[in-house]
Amino acid sequence: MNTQIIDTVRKNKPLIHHLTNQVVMNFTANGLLSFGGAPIMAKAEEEAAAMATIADGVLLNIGTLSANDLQAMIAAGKAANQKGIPVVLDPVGVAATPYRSNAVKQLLEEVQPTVIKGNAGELAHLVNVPWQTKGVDSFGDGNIEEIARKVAKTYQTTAVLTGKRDVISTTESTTINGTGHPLLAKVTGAGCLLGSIIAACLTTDDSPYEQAETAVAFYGLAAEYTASQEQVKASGTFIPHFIDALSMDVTALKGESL
Ligand SMILES: Nc1ncnc2c1ncn2[C@@H]1O[C@H](COP(=O)(O)OP(=O)(O)O)[C@@H](O)[C@H]1O
Ligand SMILES: Cc1ncsc1CCOP(=O)(O)O
Repeated sequence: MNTQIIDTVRKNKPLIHHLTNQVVMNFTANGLLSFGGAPIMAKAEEEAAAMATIADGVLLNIGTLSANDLQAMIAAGKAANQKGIPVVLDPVGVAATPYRSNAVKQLLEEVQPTVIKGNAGELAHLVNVPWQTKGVDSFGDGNIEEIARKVAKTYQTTAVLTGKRDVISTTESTTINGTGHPLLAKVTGAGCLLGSIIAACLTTDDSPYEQAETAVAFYGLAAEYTASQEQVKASGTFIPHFIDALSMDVTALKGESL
C-alpha cells in the first residue's frame, strides 16, 4: 500500500463522475466523501459527456442498467478516454442475463477502462471461464489469479478481482491482497463503493497497478478495523462505523501510534 496515494487523493479531492446503480448511490457518495473524494451521481445521457469532461475520473457500474444508462455510460466513457482521465468499469451481475452480458460487450468495444473491477463470477464471465453466480453474487473456488490475468490481457487493462482474497493484475504483474472482513460481503454495495474509491486513487500520478492495490488494501484494512470495534455487532452497525473508518489514516487503522 502506498499511503502517499491516499494523502494525494485527500489533498486534491478528485471529482468522480458516477454512473452507478440505484441500490448503492447514497452509500457510495458517503463512502467516497469520507475517504476524501468528491462524488457526483449523474446518469442523463444529455449531460454524460459534459460531466465526464469536468470530472477527474469516471465510474461505470451496470448494477441497475437500463437502455438509457448504457448510452450515457458510452458517452461518459468516451469523453473520459478522450480527456485522458481514468475509467473504472464494474460489471455488476454481468453473468446473470444476456442483456447485461451484451451491454458490457458493447461498452468494452467503445470504451477503454483503466480498471475492470468485479467479483470472481463477474470477471470469470468476461473471459468465458465457468463460475457459480447468483444475481450479483459469486460463489465457489477456482484459479482467481488466472482469471484476473486473463481479464487484464484480453481487455488491456488492470483487473481487480474481489472476494476473500483480492487479485490485482496487469498484463505483466499480479498481486494478492489479504485485507478485508467477511462482514463486507453482508453489506450490499461494498464492492460498488470499492469501485468508487479505486477511481479516486487512479487520479494520482502513480501506476494503475499501485493505485488499485492501495485502494483495495486500504479498504480491507478499514473493514478489519471497523469489525474490531466494540459497537459493531453485525452488518447494520458495521455500515456507519465503516464510513467513519474510511476517513482515517492507515497508522490509526493499524492501531499504531504516530
Ligand atoms: N470473505 C471475505 N473476507 C474478507 N473480505 C471480503 C470477503 N468477501 C468480500 N470481501 C471484501 O469485500 C469487498 C467487496 O468484495 P465482493 O464481496 O467480492 O464484491 P461484490 O460486492 O462486488 O460481490 C472487497 O474489499 C473484498 O476484499
Ligand atoms: C443488490 C443489487 N442489485 C442490483 S445492483 C445491487 C448492488 C450490488 O452491490 P455489490 O455487488 O457491491 O454488493
